[in-house]
Amino acid sequence: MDPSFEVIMIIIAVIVFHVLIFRWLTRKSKDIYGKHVCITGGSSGIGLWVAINAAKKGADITIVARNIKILEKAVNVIKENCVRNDQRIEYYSLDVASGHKNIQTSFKEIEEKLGDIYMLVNCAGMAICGTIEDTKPEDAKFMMDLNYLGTVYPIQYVLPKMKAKKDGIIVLTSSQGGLIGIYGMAAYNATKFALRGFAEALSMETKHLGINVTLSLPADTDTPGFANEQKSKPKITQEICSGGGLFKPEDVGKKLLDDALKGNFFSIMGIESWILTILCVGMSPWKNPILGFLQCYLMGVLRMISFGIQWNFGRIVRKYDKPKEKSN
Ligand SMILES: NC(=O)C1=CN([C@@H]2O[C@H](COP(=O)(O)OP(=O)(O)OC[C@H]3O[C@@H](n4cnc5c(N)ncnc54)[C@H](OP(=O)(O)O)[C@@H]3O)[C@@H](O)[C@H]2O)C=CC1
Ligand SMILES: CCCCCCCCCCCCCCCC(=O)[C@@H](N)CO
Repeated sequence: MDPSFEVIMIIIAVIVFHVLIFRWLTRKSKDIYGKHVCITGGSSGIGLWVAINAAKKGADITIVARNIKILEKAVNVIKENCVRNDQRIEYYSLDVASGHKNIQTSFKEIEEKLGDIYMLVNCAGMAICGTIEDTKPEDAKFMMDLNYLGTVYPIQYVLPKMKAKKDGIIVLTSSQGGLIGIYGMAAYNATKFALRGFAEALSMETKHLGINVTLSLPADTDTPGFANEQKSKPKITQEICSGGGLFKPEDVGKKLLDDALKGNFFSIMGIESWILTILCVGMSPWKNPILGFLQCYLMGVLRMISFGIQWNFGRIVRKYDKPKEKSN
């Protein structure tokens, strides 16, 4: 090859890289001051902390969940964090696993109170753990209806208006368990993997229209939901998941909101989650060009480390999951 051709190519690559970094560093965050933010699962755990942080930023908020008493309590907590005199915090009792039609009518009512939804945060979700043969068919279906369809249907409601306005923010809450399948979590994993595929397509359908799509991938987070799932979680599952760390819902909720306003596709906390997400990145629209560049170099080394991690997972499984011995 002609050496001057090589030099030109390198110069072009360097220029493109700098333009990308400049665009990334000067990108504008979206603002939710005075806008309507609707949070499913906003009465507890991660969703509640998203609501508290949105209140601090001056948003009008509707939290959606089933239990009215808990919703009322949460509204009072959120109100303590308001920054505007006329800021409105409402709740709406709805089972997001109750099907497309019910969600459409309910969301219409939600918008009648506080106006069109500018930001939709889907946090309602649940994990029921157990090995595949121990998973009740109704639990597998329930988690798909709640975690997956309970996110898809609200998005289908808000999307047409957001597209028409060429503005808006949508958050889907998956999990680190939406990147790797884990012993004792198969049915749950499937619902969270599904959300990732959906979010990637959603991002591709809406990016050119100025809509932010964020996929939150929390590791274990210390919430009422987590305390509850621990009761039924196999020991093996607990030990494998503990490798991802245990986070505070206040930190996860704040990070989720900040990432969504910035338009980051992934919202992640903790070094273990970063490593796992880079390993599983596939062709996700990870927008940070500096990280994208770094990933090109890190991927091979991390894959090498992952063999060790996988070996360790196998060791944990073999430690507890011994074949039943014949009793004479
Ligand atoms: N905590 C963790 O370790 C992790 C959690 N996640 C995900 O984050 C999300 C939030 O979890 P977390 O904060 O721990 O959960 P919590 O159990 O603390 O809160 C769940 C919220 O969702 C609501 N909810 C549950 N079922 C329904 C339903 N059918 N319809 C409407 N609302 C519902 C609950 O209210 P109510 O029961 O009154 O309806 C509550 O407000 C979930 O999607 C979870 O899968 C992901 C990774 C890790
Ligand atoms: C140095 C390399 C580090 C890589 C280690 C990888 C460890 C695997 C962590 C898997 C965590 C899965 C958490 C799922 C949480 C969840 O979704 C439930 N709590 C639902 O509520």
